[in-house]
Amino acid sequence: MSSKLGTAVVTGASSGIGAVYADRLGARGYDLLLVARRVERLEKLAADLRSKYGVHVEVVGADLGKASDLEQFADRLRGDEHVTLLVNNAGLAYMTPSAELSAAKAQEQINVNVTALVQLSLAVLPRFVAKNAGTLINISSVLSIFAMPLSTTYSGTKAFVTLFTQGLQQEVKDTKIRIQAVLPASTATEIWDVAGIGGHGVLDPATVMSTEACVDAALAGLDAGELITFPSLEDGALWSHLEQARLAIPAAVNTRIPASRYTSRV
Ligand SMILES: NC(=O)C1=CN([C@@H]2O[C@H](COP(=O)(O)OP(=O)(O)OC[C@H]3O[C@@H](n4cnc5c(N)ncnc54)[C@H](OP(=O)(O)O)[C@@H]3O)[C@@H](O)[C@H]2O)C=CC1
Ligand SMILES: CC(=O)[C@H](N)C(=O)O
Repeated sequence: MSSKLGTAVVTGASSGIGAVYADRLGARGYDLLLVARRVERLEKLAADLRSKYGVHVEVVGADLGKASDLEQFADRLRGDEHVTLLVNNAGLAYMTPSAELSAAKAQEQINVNVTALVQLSLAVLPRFVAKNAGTLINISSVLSIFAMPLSTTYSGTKAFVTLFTQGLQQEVKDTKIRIQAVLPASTATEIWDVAGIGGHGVLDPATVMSTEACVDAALAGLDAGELITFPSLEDGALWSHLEQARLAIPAAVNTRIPASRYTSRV
């Protein structure tokens, strides 16, 4: 029998933050559809979650950076009426100065972090809108609001995720659809091995959150109706101030008149 809550899809569930989302959503009673490239890991997690929570768990092996796999998985989501929640979590970072970053590695980050996230969001949204229900969680990063010298392309992809998610939130603001962007700071996962900086062990442990703490805080933010959740930001006013300043810009620039500093002669 399928869960009354429907199916939660978690991309990149084979490790890190995605694996904890799968666990927590299984604990809440969702059936699960887990996708990543490392199928053996997904199968192991699926067996564990079935026995712990008695939910139905399906595993799909796909490279979401590859157009054909992505299209096939997006079709699968479009055609699955049980899907009620999507966590767009799959992602990767190459922490490399841009002059040393290959075009292929830049594109791979864009394909997974941006293209896959957009295509999968668009695959579930029409049904969410038709049903006036559904939950979309996009995993961005605190690096979506600033770039470090090593994170230029990665930060660019995550800036896209945050703004894309904020746009979607405006589109569904009068509906019962929930859309959340999660902006974690440093979290202890394998992303740091892929990043090429020697794993998260090189970071100051006092700055690195556990995956469990990150996901539990993010889900508490979702339950509280937050649109943007920074799992580790104690002073929420910092974000409110930034948003207030950002949102004042559109009215301030739509004037037809060049700013006086560009027209006044000395
Ligand atoms: N850890 C951190 O400090 C932070 C992480 N984030 C974000 O959290 C998300 C999860 O990352 P995290 O848990 O840290 O890192 P992990 O490396 O542990 O997890 C990344 C997941 O993405 C999947 N993935 C990567 N490339 C592909 C691909 N081509 N096709 C399908 N799946 C893919 C991986 O699966 P597989 O390799 O099996 O395909 C893996 O399951 C990312 O979006 C990341 O940007 C945000 C802020 C901070
Ligand atoms: C590799 C990173 O920098 C990290 N994933 C982040 O988004 O902060």
